[in-house]
Parts: sequence; structure tokens; C-alpha cells
Amino acid sequence: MVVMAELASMKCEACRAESPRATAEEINSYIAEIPGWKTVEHEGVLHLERRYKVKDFATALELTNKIGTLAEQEGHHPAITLQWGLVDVAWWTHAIRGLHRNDFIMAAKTEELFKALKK
Ligand SMILES: C[C@H](O)[C@H](O)[C@H]1CNC2=NC(N)=NC(=O)C2=N1
Repeated sequence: MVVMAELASMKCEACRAESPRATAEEINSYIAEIPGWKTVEHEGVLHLERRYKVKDFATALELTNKIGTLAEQEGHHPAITLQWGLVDVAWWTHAIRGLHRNDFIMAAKTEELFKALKK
């Protein structure tokens, strides 16, 4: 079992096309550690998604930029939609067209960025 704090402190390992997708069992145990996140299937590919509500556009932009910096540090990149007061974040692993433990690690790290925002 891996709890959210542990997930958040893990490094994203290089993900290659031959890396295995997370199994249904792994998905169930990781998702339990990141409340607010859900899996959503888009064109046959599972994504991990969460909507963050923040107080204004500047804060949404700040969170977006922090997630962008994290993505560059880890070499793993999300889809982000920025709107006034909202940041929609989706993690999945393009190389395997699905979810890898890396995506759960990144979601846990995203949670920490959100919690550290001045709200
Ligand atoms: C070469 C480079 O590391 C790869 O293209 C990385 C970049 N960021 C990535 N991000 C995500 N989410 N999935 C990938 O498969 C991926 N591949």
C-alpha cells in the first residue's frame, strides 16, 4: 500500500512504450490516496482528472505555471485547461495510451502544489 504522502515524494521514472499500464487493482489502490481525482476514458485511453477551484484568474494561472514547472522537472506532462477561477488537470501516459504509476505520482504532487497556494 502506498499513501498520498509517499506517492507525492516519489520520482517519476522514465516511461517508455513497453512500460506496463497500471492494473485495475493498482488503479483502485492509488486512486483511494488522491481524493478528488477520477479516472475518465477518452477515445479508449484512461486519464486521471481533477478540477481545481481557485479564487480568481491570477491564482488559476499561478497553479497552472507551478504544474508546468513540475512537469518539466519530472519529464511528464499533463493536459491543463485554464479558466477564470478554474484549472482542469489531466494526467495520463501518452507512450502507453493509459495510466502508469507515474500519473498517480504526478496527481499527488499536483495536490501538494494546490494545497500550498495562498487562497
Ligand atoms: C522524450 C520524453 O521524455 C517523452 O516524450 C515524455 C515526455 N512527457 C510525457 N508526458 C506524458 N504524460 N506521457 C508521456 O508519454 C511523455 N513522454
